[in-house]
Amino acid sequence: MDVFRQLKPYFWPEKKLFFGAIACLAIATALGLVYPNLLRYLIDNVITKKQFDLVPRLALLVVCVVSLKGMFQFLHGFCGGRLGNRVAYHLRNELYQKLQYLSFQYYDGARTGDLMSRLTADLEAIRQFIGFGFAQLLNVGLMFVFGMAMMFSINWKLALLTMITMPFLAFTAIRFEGKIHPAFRMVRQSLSTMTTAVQENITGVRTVKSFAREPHEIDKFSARNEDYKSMNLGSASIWAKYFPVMEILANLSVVILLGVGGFMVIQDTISLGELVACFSLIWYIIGPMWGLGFQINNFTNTKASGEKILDILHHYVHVKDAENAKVLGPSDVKGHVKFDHVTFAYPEKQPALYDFTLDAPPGSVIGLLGSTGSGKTTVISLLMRAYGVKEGKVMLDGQDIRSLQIESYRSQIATVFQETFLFSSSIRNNIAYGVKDATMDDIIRAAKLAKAHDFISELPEGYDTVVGERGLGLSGGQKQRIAIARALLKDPKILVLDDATSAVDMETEHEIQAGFAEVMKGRTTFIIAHRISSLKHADEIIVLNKGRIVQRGTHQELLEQPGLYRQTYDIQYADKQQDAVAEAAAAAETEEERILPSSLQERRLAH
Ligand SMILES: Nc1ncnc2c1ncn2[C@@H]1O[C@H](COP(=O)(O)OP(=O)(O)OP(=O)(O)O)[C@@H](O)[C@H]1O
Repeated sequence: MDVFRQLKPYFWPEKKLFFGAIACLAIATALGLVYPNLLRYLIDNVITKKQFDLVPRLALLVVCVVSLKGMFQFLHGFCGGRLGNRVAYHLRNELYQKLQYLSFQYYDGARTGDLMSRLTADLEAIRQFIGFGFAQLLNVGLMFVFGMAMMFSINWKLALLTMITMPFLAFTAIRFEGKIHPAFRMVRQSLSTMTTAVQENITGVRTVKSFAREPHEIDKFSARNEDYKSMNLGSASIWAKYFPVMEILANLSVVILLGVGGFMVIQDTISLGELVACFSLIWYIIGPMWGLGFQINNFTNTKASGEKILDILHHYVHVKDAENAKVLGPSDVKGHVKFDHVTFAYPEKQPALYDFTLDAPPGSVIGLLGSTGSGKTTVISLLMRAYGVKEGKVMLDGQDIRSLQIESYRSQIATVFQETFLFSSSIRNNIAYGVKDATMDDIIRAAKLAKAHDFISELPEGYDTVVGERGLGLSGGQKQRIAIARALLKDPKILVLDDATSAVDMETEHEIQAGFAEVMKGRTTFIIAHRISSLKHADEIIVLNKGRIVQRGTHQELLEQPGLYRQTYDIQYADKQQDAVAEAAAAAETEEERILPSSLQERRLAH
């Protein structure tokens, strides 16, 4: 019940609906108990005593009871539906809000499918249970108690005899639910594996076709389909085994009731009307017994769903605003970034960065170079305050970034990531994502600077072209250029380009960087790149290796000293140097030909 106590803040404000739904269902159930009594009266006082003039009145009473019961059932559905939906609505909003503020650390370990199922299936379970399930659980108890009380009041001996099979029925029902529930879970799991196979096959169709793996994919799917079929057959066989037993046990008590009751009627111990009343009351007892397992399971499942939802709602946010955190306005920020002896490790890992120190005055350009896994992105993550720094500090304009309000701090930074994410919306909206009231002129200006305007204009719907969640229909370079336009539009004090031009050709990269030079005047820029050409104009280039700074300086300074930078330069420019040597040699030969007399040339050819 602890879970429901913790969920109380969500359904308690709707307590009128909550109690309304329970009360309406209880009244509808109580009204249902009027039928057996009416039947008893009809048989004992009307039919047996041949007082047929009472029939119209009784009929009218039945109509009234039926209408009232219907009305209360409707009210129960109305209140329960509203209650469930309102609770689910509040929870959904709160969950989504929490997901926005959960730290990067949480997402490092989270699985998308799991989060999606918490927001859909688990929330739906709670909606159903709080709206209807809880009232039904209480109602089952009420039906049992009312039914038993009435039967015992009619004839306790008959009631007791009829109850003989009930414990067996309850036991079988609980066992059945215990078996069918895991079977259903496996069916659901198997279905989800099958759908994953279909989804992966469709998204990865290019890879499948290019490796000619269609037969393998067909076999993979067939195996999963086979598994799904056998899971379904397994659950069907559980149904087939338990249902007849439950049916027999339930009907056995009816047989006992009719047999013993009929005998008692003949013996004149009870009236015929009482027997008929008991016959209709017995279903009030069989019903709850039959559904006992289901109700227990429903309750435990909802509890598990509630736990999963509360786990998100109560999850610790690793990076959050300090008390009295300073809110930064755009005019407060100059863009002076400092890393002061920062050492950082991801949870349960060796440090990804050791004693990292950096001073980036406003408007400077800092380049970060290093092999994969050397810690470049980690520097940027710490700058964005994606993770909390415990050793050393990161500062903006002399203030520790932990003392600044996160939202206002991050809004000073625009990042273009290595992997471009575009929302399934128009290109215009994608570019304007970081700015609330961007005008079309602003958007076009940013797109021009990112060298994206020309290709966008060539699209049939231009800036209104809707791109898919993975930017379908656009090349890698085009997606990157949209992401760059998005960052430039934000007009940030700090710009971060995390391998942002890796997917564009050298020529476009050069053009984009010329655009950057124009727009980034007076702004601090961090460039992570594998290409020396992207970094060579930086004011300071930091070379990282396994989390440590191994070299730092300008392009020229680093070229003049042996080390990783020179090696990278040599590898990247080796072809160019060879080309240049070849070109020089060819030019020299042509020159020689021009100068040498023809006799000498002939002699050389003869050689
Ligand atoms: N979210 C994370 N959780 C745990 N470990 C991480 C995480 N991100 C990076 N690492 C680890 O930290 C180290 C540095 O990674 P980082 O991404 O900073 O390298 P990088 O230089 O940017 O590499 P690349 O050029 O491949 O992007 C690596 O060993 C990596 O495995």
